Amino acid sequence: MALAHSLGFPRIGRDRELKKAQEAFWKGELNEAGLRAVGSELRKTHWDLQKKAGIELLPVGDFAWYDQVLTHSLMFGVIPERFRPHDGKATLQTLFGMARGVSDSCCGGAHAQEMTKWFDTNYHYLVPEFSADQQFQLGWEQLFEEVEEALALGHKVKPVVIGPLTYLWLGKAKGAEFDKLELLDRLLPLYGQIFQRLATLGVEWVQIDEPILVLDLPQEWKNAFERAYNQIQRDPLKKLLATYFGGLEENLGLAANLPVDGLHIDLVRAPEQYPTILDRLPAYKVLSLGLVNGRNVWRCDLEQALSVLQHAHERLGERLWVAPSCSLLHSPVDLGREDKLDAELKSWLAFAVQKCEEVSILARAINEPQAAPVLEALAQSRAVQAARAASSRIHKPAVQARVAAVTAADSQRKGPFAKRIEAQRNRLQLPAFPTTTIGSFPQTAAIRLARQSFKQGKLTEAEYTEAMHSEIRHAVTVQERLGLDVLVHGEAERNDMVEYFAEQLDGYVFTRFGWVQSYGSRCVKPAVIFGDLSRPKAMTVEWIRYAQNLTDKVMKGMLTGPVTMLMWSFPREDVSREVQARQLALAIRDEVVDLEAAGIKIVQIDEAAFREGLPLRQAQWQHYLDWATEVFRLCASGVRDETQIHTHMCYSEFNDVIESIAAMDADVITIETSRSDMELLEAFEAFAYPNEIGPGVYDIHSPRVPDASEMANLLRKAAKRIPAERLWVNPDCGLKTRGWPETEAALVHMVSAARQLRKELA
Ligand SMILES: Nc1nc2c(c(=O)[nH]1)N[C@@H](CNc1ccc(C(=O)N[C@@H](CCC(=O)N[C@@H](CCC(=O)N[C@@H](CCC(=O)O)C(=O)O)C(=O)O)C(=O)O)cc1)CN2
Ligand code: MET
Ligand SMILES: [Zn+2]
Repeated sequence: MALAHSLGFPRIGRDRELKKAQEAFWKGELNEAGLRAVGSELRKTHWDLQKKAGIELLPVGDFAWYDQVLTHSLMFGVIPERFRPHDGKATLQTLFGMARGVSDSCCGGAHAQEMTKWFDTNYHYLVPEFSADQQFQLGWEQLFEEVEEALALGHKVKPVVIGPLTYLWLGKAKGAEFDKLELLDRLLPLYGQIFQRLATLGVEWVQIDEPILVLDLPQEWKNAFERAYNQIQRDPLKKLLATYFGGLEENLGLAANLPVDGLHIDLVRAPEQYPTILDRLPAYKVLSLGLVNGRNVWRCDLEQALSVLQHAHERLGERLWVAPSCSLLHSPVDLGREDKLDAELKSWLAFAVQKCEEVSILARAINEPQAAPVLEALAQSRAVQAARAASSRIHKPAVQARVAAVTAADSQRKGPFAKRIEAQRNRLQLPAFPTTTIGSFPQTAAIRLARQSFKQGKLTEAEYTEAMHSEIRHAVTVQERLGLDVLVHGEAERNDMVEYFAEQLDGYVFTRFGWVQSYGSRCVKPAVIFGDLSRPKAMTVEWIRYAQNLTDKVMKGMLTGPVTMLMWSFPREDVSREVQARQLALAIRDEVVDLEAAGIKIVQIDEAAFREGLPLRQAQWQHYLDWATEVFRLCASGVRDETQIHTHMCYSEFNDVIESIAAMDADVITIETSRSDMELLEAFEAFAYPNEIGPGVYDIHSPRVPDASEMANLLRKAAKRIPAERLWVNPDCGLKTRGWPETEAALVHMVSAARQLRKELA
């Protein structure tokens, strides 16, 4: 027998019910009981969907009001001083305060916890903050309540918790410098308490996620795994240790031998772990094989997966489980909803619900190999694989020929930076500390409504264009009034910085309901790359030209770079990431050249996901960095020296990649730095980064409006590290999630801070 289980299901709901309820709650339009009711309805629906799809052990603990790491911080009582409730009892208000910051007119409020990328995904978690004297105590009942809720519904459940080592790894030591591992012994007893309580509820299996086992771990952390799990084993629950997003490699022996009852491995990302694992796994353990890709939307090649499974079954018998490779948090919910998708393409795809069905049919293929549904599913899968392989929609000889004809010279600007910047300065005539923004202005409800009406045919194209033009006019007027130096058009016409371009490129298909959580209530709808990519016609030129014609100031053209397009889409699996990025680069290069021809003097090519594309294992870094920098240069190098190329990156830990960022050779890079108090500039200083830099002077994730003096102080700090003549002044990132009032207020302060610095350094 093989058992079908799942590591986690998306919590947002098919219609983003959770997002809508969260936002209504924050606005005061929904009360707590209403919000809780939506949560429990969603959990019920998701368990039902998974059970119906054939999942035998249902995950509990995958639901979160904002983020699963944050839920753990509450569960462990890891609540920073500034959020601690007076009576010590954390509430939903505490949780949302930690996630979103608290504004308080009298004392400046409390800034939100830092948010960062969850491994190499586009999901963001809230970074736990540890103090040297950190105490842990159980203080949040959610997991137990949800287990009881599921049991009451008659489900067989497997609670999911983040393991102690991964939880500590993800957090940050605050205040005095100390080693986070010192906290382990204090944290471990809580796991014992949690497991005791789960056992009392009648739970048999618990899933402990330790995805850091697929990283290059320092020796002390490896040792800590043995110590921790030896201590944890002393309780009655059966434990499945889950690893995902990569291979265990040198940690395979360690993971296989920890005193737990089962191990889950990701065979999609790291198929080479099989069959080695069979020889290393103790004979009493369950092995869970992650064979259905939780990170992409392609239908599983069932025959291929089954061949591994059959082999494993001969060795493991009853000890074999089947699952998606990782939690389905990263997958859209239900393909069934896609009523407008091209039928052929649709037949190639699977979302979370369908992935559960795939897992279940794989298990059934072991248990009842001759059952009619099994044979039918296998035949269908075979047909889909064959149809895709032979489809003429995928392979475009012209695109491939163009990629093949690229020469080294194509990814070099004509002149060196020193020469270019002189030409650019002469042409642009900007003051010292030039001010600009990152591209987007508030995506108001009115903008979204207009776009929705246009899509539903309630607005004509001309009416929609006029609505967007009116937004652009507004953005330009505001920027002129505020006295910004380099203007942007505001991106009102873009649903998302990646999807907008994907919709206009050949080789992409996009969905109507394929939403995936990015952070909190914010979702993205990644488009799907199915074939060779090309640009049938200019994508942004008319909008930017319209904006430029409204003003005498310089209007920055705004594009998304090839690596970010790729990282925030669902990629093909039949060709490498590098090949897809090169095709994207050529399409974007044509757009850059078209913008230049339309008289645009500055073009920004966002590479927000550059750092996120870095492989989890260091051994693979250089290869990635080589092609990622090269494709950026390929798209940026079609223009004359006097055309200024900007790039933008957020959430980036630059130390590791600074050399490559310099190799991208953008004339100006704007980065997120305000929350790290300009510390991120250390890398730029240490490396003597040669080009211009705009370190973000305020955090755009919070509605809080910092004073001009706060921003001026940050700029002074920046000027200590970077020569003043190479500094720009801008926010951390785009302003689309903000409202107009706080945006204008903050930009007034930003412009005044820049003026202050000009005076001081004149
Ligand atoms: N792809 C991507 N990844 C990214 C970022 C990014 O900008 N894009 N930024 C970083 C942070 N992540 C973010 C992710 C999403 C959003 C965001 O604002 N998402 C919007 C959706 C954006 C969108 O696609 N909007 C569409 C659809 C809007 C919509 O919900 N329409 C309503 C109808 C209109 C209404 O009543 O509001 C509906 O379909 O029901 C549009 O504008 O057309 C949201 O969740 O609210 C922000 C940051 C990192 N990763
Ligand atoms: N140009 C984009 C914007 O301003 C860059 C965002 S990076 C996540 O929204
Ligand atoms: Zn950004």
